[in-house]
Amino acid sequence: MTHTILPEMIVPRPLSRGPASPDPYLPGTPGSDPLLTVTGLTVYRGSRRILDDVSFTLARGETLALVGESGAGKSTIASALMGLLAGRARVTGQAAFDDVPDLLAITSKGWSGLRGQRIAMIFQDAGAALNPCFTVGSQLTSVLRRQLGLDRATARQRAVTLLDSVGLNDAAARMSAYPHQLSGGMQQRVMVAIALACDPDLLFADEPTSALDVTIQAQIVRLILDQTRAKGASCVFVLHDLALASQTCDRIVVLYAGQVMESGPSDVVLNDPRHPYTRLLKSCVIEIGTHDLDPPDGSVPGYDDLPGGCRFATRCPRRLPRCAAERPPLTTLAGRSLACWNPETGE
Ligand SMILES: Nc1ncnc2c1ncn2[C@@H]1O[C@H](COP(=O)(O)OP(=O)(O)OP(=O)(O)O)[C@@H](O)[C@H]1O
Repeated sequence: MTHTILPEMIVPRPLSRGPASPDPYLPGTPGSDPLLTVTGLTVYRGSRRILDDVSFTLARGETLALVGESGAGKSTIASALMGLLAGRARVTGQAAFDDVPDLLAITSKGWSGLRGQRIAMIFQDAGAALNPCFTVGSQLTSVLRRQLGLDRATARQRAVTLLDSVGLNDAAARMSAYPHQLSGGMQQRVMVAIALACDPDLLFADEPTSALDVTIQAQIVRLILDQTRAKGASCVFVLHDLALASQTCDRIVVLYAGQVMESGPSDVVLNDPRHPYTRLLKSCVIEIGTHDLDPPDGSVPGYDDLPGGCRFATRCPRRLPRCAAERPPLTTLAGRSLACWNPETGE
């Protein structure tokens, strides 16, 4: 897996808040203002443990990236936290959100007033998420009327303002366009407008640019970040790309086969990765003008064939005899959380 960082993909983010603090990812850490605290999130599909004891905390106004290879469980985390897991799945753990003690315990009725209002999601493919039979305007105004109880005229006015704020030129005229009449980038802008319509506290963006041309991707990532920051909301981005994540988000959670390997401030994790897997991911990032690096050996094991301890043990260049048998706990090291029996020393 290799990634190329294009200059236009570099989105400035606020400077990190000083030197590495005590680990803000371990639940219960004092000093942060947590909006979402996920503790021990585990998802079973049959006997397969798709997510294994995932824990992290997201502070108010913070942007966090879930990063990892395909199948690592990134989308499953977002879906589980929004009560949208498809198919048969058993979920354990806890996810405290603002004044809601546990999102994982909410029944379908309990989501009313929460999903779409206080927690919203931007999906991978706006073209598939938007209803092809209704105009952009009617889809946006129906959200505003249903969720906020606005009358028709106020909802229309607000919809035009929202479309304008997400960069859709000639917003009033676009209201009567059908999704297929818009480009992929414009469709994703409409999705951002719909997701932000009710001023949510928390936004999930599940690979929101994967269906878009690479030149448009940075614009949409920038738009989502600008909009969420302007509203003081928090955002969880699901991304494949460690480089893009580190350039755009305050913090990173690195996942491998359903387990958290390392998490912490983006600059700390990318500049000085201590988990062998994070270092492996970083080695796959190439920058324009540099030579390509050797691709990493091995591949992610299947969920039916996982070691009982650290799931990365089968592929890890620093594995010890205990690694495959004994799961390393998430502990604090050099300003980040780390689950590793034999971490890298500083670079
Ligand atoms: N509805 C489902 N039924 C059964 N297994 C599923 C279902 N959805 C996801 N999985 C499995 O859960 C694991 C994690 O999938 P998930 O989509 O969360 O990973 P991901 O990191 O988001 O991957 P990608 O980057 O490719 O989207 C995979 O092994 C996947 O096959």
